[in-house]
Amino acid sequence: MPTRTATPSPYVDLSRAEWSALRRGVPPTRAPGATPGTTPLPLTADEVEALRGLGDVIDLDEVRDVYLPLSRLLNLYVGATHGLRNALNTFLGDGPGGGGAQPGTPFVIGVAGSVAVGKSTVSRLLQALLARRPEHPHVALVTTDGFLYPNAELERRGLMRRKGFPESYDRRALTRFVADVKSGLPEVSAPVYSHLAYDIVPGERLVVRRPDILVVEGLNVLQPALPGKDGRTRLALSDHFDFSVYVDARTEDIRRWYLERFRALRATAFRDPASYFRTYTRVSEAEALAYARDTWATVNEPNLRQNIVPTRGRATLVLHKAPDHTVRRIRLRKL
Ligand SMILES: Nc1ncnc2c1ncn2[C@@H]1O[C@H](COP(=O)(O)OP(=O)(O)O)[C@@H](O)[C@H]1O
Ligand SMILES: CC(C)(COP(=O)(O)O)[C@@H](O)C(=O)NCCC(=O)O
Repeated sequence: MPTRTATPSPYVDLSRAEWSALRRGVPPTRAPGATPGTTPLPLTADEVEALRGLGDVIDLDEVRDVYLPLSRLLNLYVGATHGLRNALNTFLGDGPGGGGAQPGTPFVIGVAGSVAVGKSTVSRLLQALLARRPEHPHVALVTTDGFLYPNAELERRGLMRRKGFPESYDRRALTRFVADVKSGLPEVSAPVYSHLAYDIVPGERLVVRRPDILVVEGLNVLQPALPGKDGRTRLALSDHFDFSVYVDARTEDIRRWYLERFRALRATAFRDPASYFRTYTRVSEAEALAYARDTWATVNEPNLRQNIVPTRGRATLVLHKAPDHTVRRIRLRKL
C-alpha cells in the first residue's frame, strides 16, 4: 500500500491549549505576588482592564494563554530581524548608498481585521507587553483611520458610505508614513481621526519619534500593492511589516459585537454633545439599531467580505475568536 503523505501547508494550526503551552521560556519581567509554579504575568488585572475596548472581553487567563506566547514569538522575531539587518550591514559595509539598514530600524507589526472584531484591544495589549522588555521599551501604536480622507473629501468623491473601504484612505500617505518611520526619521507625524466627530480632526497630528517597535492597526493593512499610473508596482504598506496579525471571527459574531457596541455607545459616547451620532440617543433604540444594522449590511460586511477576509492568508498569524471573544484557534504561517 502506498503511504499517503500529508499535503504540505504553509500554515500550522494550533488549538488554544497547544498555543498556550508555547509561552514557556517567557522570562519573568515583573512578578510581585506571583504564585510559585505559575508563569508570572507582566500585567495586572487593572492594567488589562484599562486596555480593553468597549464590548471586548479580556482577562488574565487570555493574557497568559494567548498573548504571552505571542509576545514570546514576537521577541524572537525582533531578535532575528536585527540579526538579518546586521548581516545586510556587514555585506554592504561602507559601500555605495552609505551602507545598509540604519542601526535601530524599528520592527513593524501590522494588525488587521474587521470593524468591531477587537483589533484595538489586541494592539494595545501587544504594545503594553512588548514595551515591558528592556531591549525595546518604546512601542508606538498608530491606527490607519488617521489616513481616511476627511468627510468633506469623501463627500466630494461620493465615498461617505464607503468609509473603511481601501479607496476611502490616502494610501500613499499611509505607506509613506510607515516607510518614513522605518527609515529612522527622527520625527514622523500622522493625521488624527476622531470616532466622536466621525471625521479627521483638523490640525491635530500624532507624532512618532524613532520607536523600537511600531504597531500599525487597521482594516486594510494587509492589502496588496496598487499598480501606479505608470504601470509600475509600488511597495504596499504590508511590504514594510516584519510581522502581521489578523484578528478573525465568524461574520455573524462580529455583526453581533458591532450591534452590541452600538447599543452600548448610545448609552455612553453618543451622549457627548460633540458626537456625530447624537441623533441616535434621541430616537428609539429600535430606530437607532435599524441604522446600525443597515450600516453593517451595506458598509462594514461588504468591506469585510470583499476586501478584508481576502487578505487573511497573507498574515503571519491569525487569531480566531469564539462567540465569547476568547481566542480558540491560532494559525501561524511557516513560510
Ligand atoms: N461611533 C463610535 N464612537 C466612539 N467610539 C467608537 C465608535 N466606533 C468605534 N469606536 C471605538 O473605536 C475603536 C476602534 O473600533 P473599530 O475600528 O471597530 O476596531 P476594533 O473593534 O477592531 O478595535 C474601538 O475601541 C471602539 O470602541
Ligand atoms: C473608522 C473605521 C473606518 C475604522 O478605521 P481603521 O482604523 O481600521 O482604518 C471604522 O471604525 C468606521 O467608522 N467605519 C464606518 C462605518 C461605521 O460607521 O461603522
